[in-house]
Amino acid sequence: MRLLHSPLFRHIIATNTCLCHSKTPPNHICKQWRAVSTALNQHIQDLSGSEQTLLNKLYAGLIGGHRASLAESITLVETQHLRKKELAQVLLQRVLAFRREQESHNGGKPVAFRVGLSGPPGAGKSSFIEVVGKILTGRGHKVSVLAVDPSSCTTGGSLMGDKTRMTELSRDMNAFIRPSPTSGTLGGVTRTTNEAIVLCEGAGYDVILVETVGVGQSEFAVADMVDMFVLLIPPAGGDELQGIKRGIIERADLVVVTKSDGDLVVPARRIQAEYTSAMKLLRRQSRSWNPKVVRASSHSVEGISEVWDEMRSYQQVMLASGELQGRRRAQQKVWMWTLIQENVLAHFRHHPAVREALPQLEERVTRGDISPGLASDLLLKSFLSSSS
Ligand SMILES: Nc1nc2c(ncn2[C@@H]2O[C@H](COP(=O)(O)OP(=O)(O)OP(=O)(O)O)[C@@H](O)[C@H]2O)c(=O)[nH]1
Repeated sequence: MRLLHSPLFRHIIATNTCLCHSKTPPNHICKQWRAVSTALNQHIQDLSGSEQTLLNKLYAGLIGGHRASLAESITLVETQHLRKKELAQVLLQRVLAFRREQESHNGGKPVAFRVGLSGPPGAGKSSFIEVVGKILTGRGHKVSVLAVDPSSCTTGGSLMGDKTRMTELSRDMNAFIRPSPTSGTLGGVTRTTNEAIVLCEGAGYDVILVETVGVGQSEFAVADMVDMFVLLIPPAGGDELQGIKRGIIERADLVVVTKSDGDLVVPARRIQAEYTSAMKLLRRQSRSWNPKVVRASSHSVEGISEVWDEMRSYQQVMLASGELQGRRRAQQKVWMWTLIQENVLAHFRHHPAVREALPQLEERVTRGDISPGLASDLLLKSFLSSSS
């Protein structure tokens, strides 16, 4: 029996079709959805009884806001196991349908606010998240903190996960902290983080903080998955700040100069002034929001509430102008293409014809016998001729 006939899959179709009908969409939208459903049906074999039980249990627990179910669901999307990956997609599809329903009750607007936080090592990110997180849970928000650790992708080590971080927040029942997956490519980690965001939102978390350290490409990956991107800069000068890439400053919707307390207030003010004038010269990213540079201290808590107020006004302005929703739509496409690139490249690399020809061609390219362009053309040719 194919998945199409399984109760769970019928539920997915029913949930989506009913949402589809509730807005009386044009015929072609329904046709497209039917095509997607058929593709999903072909993609996933029928679920066994135990798989259905597992998914039903996870879904109910997740929607009920149980942290253990959320943690287990994220583990499912992080898995490398092929079958479990398929189960994760079925679960995600259900959670997405649930979220769309919530959004339709919210006037079509996203219910959760996704904020990316980045900065050089030691900038004070975890201290900042701990303090902001506690303030937010104190005000009745449910906060989840996800991490994207670039070092886990290259060395299998960790820039962020090894030490105990955010000890108080991790004990807070209205907070959920999930460290970065410990291995995989940046694309893989990005995918699972994107999916973890969806799961956290399904579990009722209305503020999602995605933290990364300002090394490699992870900052750009995070900027592409959030509503607002915040850069945290320590009040140090010279060399320490040179590591901050111009490209990422351009992506910042807000810059927070951290540790603005005691002797560090003076350098923090100087950095604030420098960044304020530098940012005036940068290309504007939004027509409704001007990025700001503010100072805060996690130790004295001075300025922290104001930072959150800035974040909220950003959210309100961007929602009102529709830019936030537009960003999310564009991000979905970027995310899809990143996954396509990664999958296609992996398929290419593992293809028998490519694997056979590769060592010799690499050797000839490094010797300078043939150009890299010719080698790639030849590889592509052998890939295509043996794929057709
Ligand atoms: N004076 C002062 N020090 C701070 C403040 N926030 C953090 N620090 C100190 O800065 C150091 C780094 O803080 P973390 O919060 O661990 O910084 P991080 O950016 O998360 O660091 P990584 O985990 O290495 O990426 C610690 O020694 C903190 O005590 C602050 O508001 N004022």
